Amino acid sequence: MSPPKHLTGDKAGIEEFLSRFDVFLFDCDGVLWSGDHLFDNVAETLEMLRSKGKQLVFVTNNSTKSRADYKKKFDKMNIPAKVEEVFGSSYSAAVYIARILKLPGPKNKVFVLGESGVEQELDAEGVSYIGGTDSAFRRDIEPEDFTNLANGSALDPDVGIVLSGLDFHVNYLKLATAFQYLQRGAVFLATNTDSTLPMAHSLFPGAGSTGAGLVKAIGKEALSLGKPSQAMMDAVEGKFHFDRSRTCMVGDRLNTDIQFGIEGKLGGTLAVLTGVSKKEEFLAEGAPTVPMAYVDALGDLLG
Ligand SMILES: O=C(O)[C@H](O)[C@H](O)COP(=O)(O)O
Ligand SMILES: [Mg+2]
Repeated sequence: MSPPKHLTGDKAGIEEFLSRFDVFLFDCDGVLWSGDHLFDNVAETLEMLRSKGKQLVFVTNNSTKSRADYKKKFDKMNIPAKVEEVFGSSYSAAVYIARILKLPGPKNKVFVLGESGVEQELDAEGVSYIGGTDSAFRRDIEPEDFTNLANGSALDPDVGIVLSGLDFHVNYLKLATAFQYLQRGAVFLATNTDSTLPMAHSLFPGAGSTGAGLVKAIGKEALSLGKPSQAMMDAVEGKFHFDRSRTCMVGDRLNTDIQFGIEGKLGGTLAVLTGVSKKEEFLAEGAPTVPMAYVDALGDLLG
């Protein structure tokens, strides 16, 4: 395998690289921004790609926001984008539950560990749920909770799925409730399992970390519907109908974004060094996941 091409400062190399693709799948956190801090020249770079006739799709594992929320974020950051161009892990999970898993009613209700983005996308797919941002779960567990969870009186008999996403309000009561549903045979799904979340130019526990306690307790991994899951790639391709050989995945994380593109047999992958992964990780001898090319920051594509 040839070493990844460093495109920063290589105008001709950038031109040649961009000419290979008609579609760019863009990761968001760590590539476009860190939280609410937009990286330099992102809007200009996306505009340049659009001016070259490239199709852009925003494929994010951040399940805290819905597609509509992301549209608001793009607008707030003055980045021209359409809601139809966003494909987040909360949408991926909701589509999977509603259109693929399709558990027979009434046991198709979801217990959510996650934020509003998951709830909005489940609503959009007509999937009923409990938990999530419900303030009733934002309290300490009490002695009677153990009894009522154990005897099932505190459980909703229609819950057949536990969906674990990035939850900024995870606590023991929510974990204990989710665990009891899983013990009773609920299907275990995750929007994504990223270990860390790039925010404020630093790293914080990600969805995979806020859900790790449940995985440890129940003794099995959830089926993840976020990158690098190819269920997500199939869903994205099914919606946008692109030629995989003319499509490039752009991301900051090797074990989600770049792996997603490689396993999806896309025409190429481009790593961006403003998020989670460091170049040493993929330049090292025998590195398991190596992008086709990389830039120090997305804006470097302006040449
Ligand atoms: O923990 C998470 O959920 C992820 O770190 C985060 O949200 C990743 O978002 P992405 O980089 O896929 O836009
Ligand atoms: Mg990212």
